Amino acid sequence: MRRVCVIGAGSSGIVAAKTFHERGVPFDCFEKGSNVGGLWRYENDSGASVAYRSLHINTSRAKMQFADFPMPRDYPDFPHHSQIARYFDAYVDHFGLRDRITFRTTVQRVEPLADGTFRVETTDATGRSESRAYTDVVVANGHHWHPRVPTFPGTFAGTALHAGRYRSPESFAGQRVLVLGVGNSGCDIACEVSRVADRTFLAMRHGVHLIPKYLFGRPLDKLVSPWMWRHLPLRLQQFIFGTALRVARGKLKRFHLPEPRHRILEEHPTISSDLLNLIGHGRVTVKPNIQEFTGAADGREVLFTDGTREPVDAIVYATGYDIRVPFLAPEVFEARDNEVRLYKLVVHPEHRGLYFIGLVQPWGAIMPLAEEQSKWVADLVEGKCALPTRDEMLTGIGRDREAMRRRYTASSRHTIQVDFYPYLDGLRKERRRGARETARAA
Ligand SMILES: NC(=O)C1=CN([C@@H]2O[C@H](COP(=O)(O)OP(=O)(O)OC[C@H]3O[C@@H](n4cnc5c(N)ncnc54)[C@H](OP(=O)(O)O)[C@@H]3O)[C@@H](O)[C@H]2O)C=CC1
Repeated sequence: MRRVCVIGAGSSGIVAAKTFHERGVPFDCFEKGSNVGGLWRYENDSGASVAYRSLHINTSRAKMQFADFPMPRDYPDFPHHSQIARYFDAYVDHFGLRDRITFRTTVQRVEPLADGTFRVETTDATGRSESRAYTDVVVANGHHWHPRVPTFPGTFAGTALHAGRYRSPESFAGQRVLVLGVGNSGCDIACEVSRVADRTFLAMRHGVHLIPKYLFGRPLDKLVSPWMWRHLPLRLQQFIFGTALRVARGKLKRFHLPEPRHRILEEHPTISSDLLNLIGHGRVTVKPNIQEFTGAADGREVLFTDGTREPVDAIVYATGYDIRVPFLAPEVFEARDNEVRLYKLVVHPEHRGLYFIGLVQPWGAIMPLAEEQSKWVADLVEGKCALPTRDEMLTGIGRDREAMRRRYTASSRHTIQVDFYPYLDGLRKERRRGARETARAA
């Protein structure tokens, strides 16, 4: 008799739980905080939400919702985090999952046993520990919570915080603020802070193809058809997309932003409709990377790689996140430099029964991918679908990683990068292949 442990009740954990629930597969779901939604629950008492107060998602509502539970029609194209959290609340209530989740319970350790099962140790809110046995474990603990903070020569005497701890701009009023990193957090935070700060600097180690939320009046992800993502050669996609962007936005040089060294679609998208305006208003000043903290200006001077210097009161490191699964021993799973070795970014090739949901970063939203991953994992748990051999999985992992390495620029933010539709299709194909193999063996 199989019994599954789902770890986490964020957007990935709840869809996994829902899939097991509707298929009648026995499972427990443990959530550290007292509610569902993970990152999307502002100030989550799990401590695992990095959402800032003004956060709106940058993939459109139609592209992030679960297939069998549309978002309310009166939601805007790009909902606020509070609306997304409400949507997840409605999802668990609609599918009768709330009672199936054990809240305020932390998974401390997952230990694979010699017989192929797992021992899971938990601690509840009263500090009481428990140990249970499972045939399968689904890890859905999120990958945007452990800050990646770079170091530079010298010491900075001002305020320094990672974007994951940033909530709102008020405390930066009147200050000189440096935001480092030109991902989506860096752009959002620099724009917001610049409205109250004395000066705002946005520093980056390379240029990006800054993409607006709307192109020609439509949310970007609704403008480009799934057919195009699936079937057009990459070079043609790049030509069409790049041309549309140049027409709509103009050259980045015009805004003192460095021209990217890579082509469009070769990086995780940085989406902002505000940044260019705020640069144009003189509210945000673009800088290259930090070289060192010189110690001048009471320990607040920053020397940039172009030789310019600025005294700043605060630095926000919007430099991304490290993948961490603290309840697995490093010999079981460790994402050194964010590299993971999972078949289709889901299945642990050495420990059958250990699965990861939502450990992907798409051009698009994670939720529909987590939904498809959950269906595949449920098939595997139910024995409806066979996996390739260990060696075949290892070969597949190497092949997929190499393809993404060629496709995207080298960066620890691209180690779990996938193309939304090809990845989705790949999961479906693998499900069909595994089901055929099971049927043949029966
Ligand atoms: N509105 C929304 O929906 C939002 C979504 N997000 C999502 O959350 C995830 C995390 O985003 P984010 O927090 O921006 O992190 P990212 O990892 O996406 O971006 C980090 C940025 O910091 C840079 N960086 C990293 N290390 C250094 C360093 N040592 N020196 C200088 N620069 C450095 C990276 O450059 P390099 O590329 O060279 O590594 C990159 O520009 C993404 O999936 C993003 O799309 C985030 C914010 C808002």
